[in-house]
Amino acid sequence: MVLNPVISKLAGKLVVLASASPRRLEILTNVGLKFEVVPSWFKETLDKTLFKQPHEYAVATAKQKALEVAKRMPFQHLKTPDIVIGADTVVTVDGLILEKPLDKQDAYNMLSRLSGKEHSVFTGVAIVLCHVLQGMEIEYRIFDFYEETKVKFADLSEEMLREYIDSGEPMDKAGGYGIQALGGMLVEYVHGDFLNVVGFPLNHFCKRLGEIYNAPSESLSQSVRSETSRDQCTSADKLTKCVERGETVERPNEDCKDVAPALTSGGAVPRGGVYCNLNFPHRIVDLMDGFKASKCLFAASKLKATERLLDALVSLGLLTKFKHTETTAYRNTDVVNQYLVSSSERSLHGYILHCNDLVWPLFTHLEFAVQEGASQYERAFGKRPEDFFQDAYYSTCDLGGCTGAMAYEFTKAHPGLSVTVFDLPTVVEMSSNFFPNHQHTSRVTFVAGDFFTDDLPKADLYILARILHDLPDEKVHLLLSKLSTICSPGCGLLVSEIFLDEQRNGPSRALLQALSMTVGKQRSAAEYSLLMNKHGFSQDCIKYTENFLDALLCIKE
Ligand SMILES: C[S@@+](CC[C@H](N)C(=O)[O-])C[C@H]1O[C@@H](n2cnc3c(N)ncnc32)[C@H](O)[C@@H]1O
Repeated sequence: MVLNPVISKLAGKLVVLASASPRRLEILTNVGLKFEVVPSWFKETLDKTLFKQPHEYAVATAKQKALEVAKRMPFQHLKTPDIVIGADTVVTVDGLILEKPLDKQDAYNMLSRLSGKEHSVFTGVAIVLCHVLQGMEIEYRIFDFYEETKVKFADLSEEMLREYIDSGEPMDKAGGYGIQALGGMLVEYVHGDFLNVVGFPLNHFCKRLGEIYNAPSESLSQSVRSETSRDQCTSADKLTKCVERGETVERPNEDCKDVAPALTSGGAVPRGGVYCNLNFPHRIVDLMDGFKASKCLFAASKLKATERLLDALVSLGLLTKFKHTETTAYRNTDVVNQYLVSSSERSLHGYILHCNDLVWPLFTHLEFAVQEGASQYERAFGKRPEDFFQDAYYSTCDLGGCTGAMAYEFTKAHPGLSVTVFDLPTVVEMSSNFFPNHQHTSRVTFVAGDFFTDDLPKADLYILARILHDLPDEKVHLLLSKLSTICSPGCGLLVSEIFLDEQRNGPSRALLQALSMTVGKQRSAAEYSLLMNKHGFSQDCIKYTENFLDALLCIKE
């Protein structure tokens, strides 16, 4: 076996595949390579018009994918990989670069373009070697190459195209087909490395590893020839070098001459591979810019972003930018869908809002905290910590809270809040397994009981949402006087109902709901306020939402 000695050179090293592609994983696993998979957050966002040749684009994307993982791992995974492998496969036909289809229509357009023609499949591969220097700076050496394979498609009938698209196979594959599965039926011939079409040119990769690791041992850097010498400096290289220097990709037109000093300064920069500029203080610059990145994330979690903010989010790997019917569009990256979208099971949305609303203002006063050795709550929020906690970190009890839908919304909006949902035993039995929008949080708990006869959980705020309208008057008074007894002064009572307007002739949904009520009655906000008043609660504010429920907040006197 010629290839095994190469693979065995990597034994004991932390090898990372910066790709989520199951096909690449399978190819590399099959040859006995031991590696971890850390999918890159870098998406195919490079401007294709900057590249003269399609393979330059694929190589540049592969480099960015690998570098992104190499730079993220020491912070996120608290370990530095020895080698990161990045790859990007594109299909080209009629001078166009085809990546993964956006939707079925896009897949249809791609496949009909390929029908009956020969096209090229390019995979760009980047091998990034990471080396921790003294002072924790990390040196990155990048070796890259590409492989081209020609593939000819048979003439595809409309029916075949539709059926293939309906199989779902095209969606996560460059060019919209997978040669190793159903897509193999579309192919007339393949000239070149078949595995390259699958997504990873194994043969070329092993040869390249051999060159890197079988080089005379005095110094890898002295002996390995770079694929990207300065004389061949392409737009793609410029981009990569800018990124390696800690600069942003928004400066792609920078001339190679400007890059040269960075590559040769410090005396330690070798001839082989492409190095990150050792003299550039990446760590410091990252720390200096960190607050801007955090604030971008916070703002985006709260607001409808402007184009400038969207572009900044693209640069942070949170969005990808693409052309859609002549306009620029943005879409969430996988990490955003997983961790930032509020409906996701793993959403950190609430915590991000907490960081923005509470942690951020505190940290802006860090100098004072250090000088004074004292809490900065008052300076940051104009309140003493004890008052602050009373405001922001209260416990709430949603009486008749049913599935906990409102409780989950409340905890989402208020990171410090915990809510007990109190409902009848049969309801709690079913509801406690129901997680609206897949939200799991220990801040929502369920307690079974009857609010007329059982003890109620202790809370700083009680919610009665869609409860009172459905009760006869004597029960309304029973419940409110019970609440009045257990609430101490300052305790809140939130009544949420559809409030009748003062003329009692609207809104329509209140009158329609009344049709299905037997014992209770609809009331105006003023009537509810009066009712609360009788039980020692004074009106704090009324909110007409023009949505399903209005709200009246009262405070125990
Ligand atoms: C109309 S639903 C309102 C649910 C929820 N608050 C909302 O706004 O969607 C009334 C809820 O009160 C609960 N409930 C009725 N009588 C109760 C009682 N005596 N003790 C506890 N919960 C009760 C019901 O089980 C039901 O979940």
